[in-house]
Amino acid sequence: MKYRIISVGKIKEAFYIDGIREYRKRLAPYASLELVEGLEEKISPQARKAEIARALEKEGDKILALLGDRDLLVVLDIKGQQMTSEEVAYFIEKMNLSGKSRINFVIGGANGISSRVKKRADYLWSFSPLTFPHQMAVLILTEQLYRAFKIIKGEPYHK
Ligand SMILES: C[S@@+](CC[C@H](N)C(=O)[O-])C[C@H]1O[C@@H](n2cnc3c(N)ncnc32)[C@H](O)[C@@H]1O
Repeated sequence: MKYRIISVGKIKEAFYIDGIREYRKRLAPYASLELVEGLEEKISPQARKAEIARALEKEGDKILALLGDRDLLVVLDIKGQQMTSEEVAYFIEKMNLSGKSRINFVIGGANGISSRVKKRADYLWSFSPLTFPHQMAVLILTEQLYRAFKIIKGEPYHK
C-alpha cells in the first residue's frame, strides 16, 4: 500500500517543514509516503462567498483529478469521525486489506474542502473539535501515521 498526503495549501514555515521532514524520515522504513502540496487557488482576503465557493470547486477538481479507481480517500475534516491512535492503526490495517493500492489523506486550505471531495471520501477523519492551521494538520497527520505503524508493528514508542 502507498500513502499520499494531499495538502491544498503549501507548507511554508521552516518549523513545520522540519517537523514533517522528521516524521517522514521516521516513517520511511514502514511506508512510502508522498506529499503533494500547493493546489490552492489565489483569492483575495476580501473575497465574497461566491468567489470562495468557485475557488473551492477548482481546488476540488485538482484533488479529484489526482485520484483513480485504486485510490482510497480519507478527508481530514473537523466535523468528521474521531479515532484513538489504536483505532487509526486498526483503520490503516483494514484499508491495507481493501485491495486498493493507495490511501490519500486530503487536508484543506484556509476555506476547507469542497463538498464534492467529501462525497468521494471513504472516510472523514477529525483529529479533534479544535481547528488547526493546515500546516499543523499535516504535521499531526505524519506523527499519527508514524505512531500507527509503531502500534501495528508492536514496536515501542514514547507515549
Ligand atoms: C485552517 S483549516 C480549515 C478551516 C475551515 N474553516 C474548515 O472549516 O474546514 C485547514 C484544514 O486543516 C484540516 N484540519 C484542521 N483542523 C482539523 C481537525 N481538528 N481535524 C481534522 N482536520 C483538521 C482540515 O483538512 C482543514 O480543511
